[in-house]
Amino acid sequence: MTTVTHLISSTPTLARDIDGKAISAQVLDEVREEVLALAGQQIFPALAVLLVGDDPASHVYVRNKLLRAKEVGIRSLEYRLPDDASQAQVLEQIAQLNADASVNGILVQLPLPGHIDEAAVIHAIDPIKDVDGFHRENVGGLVQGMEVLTPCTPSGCMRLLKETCGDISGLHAVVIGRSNIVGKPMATLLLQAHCSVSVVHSRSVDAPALCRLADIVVAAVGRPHLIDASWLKPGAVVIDVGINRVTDESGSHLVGDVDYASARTVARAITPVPGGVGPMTIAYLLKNTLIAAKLQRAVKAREPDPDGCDSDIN
Ligand SMILES: Nc1nc(=O)c2c([nH]1)NC[C@@H]1CN(c3ccc(C(=O)N[C@@H](CCC(=O)O)C(=O)O)cc3)C=[N+]21
Repeated sequence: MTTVTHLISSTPTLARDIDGKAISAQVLDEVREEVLALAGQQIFPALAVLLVGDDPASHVYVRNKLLRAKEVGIRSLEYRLPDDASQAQVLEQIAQLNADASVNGILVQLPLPGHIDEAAVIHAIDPIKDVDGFHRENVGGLVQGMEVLTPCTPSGCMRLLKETCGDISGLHAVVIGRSNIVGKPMATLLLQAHCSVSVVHSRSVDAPALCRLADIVVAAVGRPHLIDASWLKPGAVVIDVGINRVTDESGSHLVGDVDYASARTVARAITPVPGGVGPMTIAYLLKNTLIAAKLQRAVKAREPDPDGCDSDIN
């Protein structure tokens, strides 16, 4: 008689990577196609990016946005103001871009220098050109389920989830972080996709325990490596929005809010950093520029013809 001994592998199955680079390339292809279709209607979408000051990280991001825009055939205009620009100067620049019918999208790179009131600047942007989706009119519309310009990072995360999980209806999603630019709109979009949504934040009692209840985890807190395997239910899908620059013995590099090496031993799928959410944000910014151009065309079509206004008087 022979005894068969099964070797039990001690290597756990690792999560698969959610390839934000590849999926963003798909989104950019969709955008490129639509740019061509709009060109046939004499519409040439344009994005204006305003950068105040000289934060080096902001320069890199803005350069990437402008490069991607060019690749898909969206015209981009870069405006710069010095670090000591007054709020009035920033508002004046926005007023000029609002009034320019050839500009479809306006993005003011955040953060702004400390002496400038960020909310005042965001709300000076014409909501129909607000490609970041940060204006209260767009935020309100989003919460009410209307078709409005929607923040780019949460839109990108939803696309990653769709490509990874298909229908997420009924799943429990935990969003870690409650910022206006990611956490809150992310929770709103997940709710719209029929998830049960919990928002975990710095005051949560036992955040890891809440997170362990999640089928989907979206981490957007800006704390390097905060979330490790001990926060995750086996098989959870993890979207890491964090982009933290850290310096260690191997030099300076980007890490997420999730401890990738640890989390992937428990999760089913996970976004890497870089190459996960970041490229999706840019792809959806360009998608929003197209949406803005189309919204503006629809508004224009409803306006009375300025040359025809005398015609029914005589
Ligand atoms: N009004 C405004 N809207 C924004 O959308 C906005 C902003 N301000 N301020 C700064 C943050 C940050 N952000 C990123 C976009 C893409 C990458 C990105 O493509 N990251 C690459 C790596 C880039 C690298 O290597 O440095 C990746 O994750 O693979 C990162 C960060 C948009 N932001």
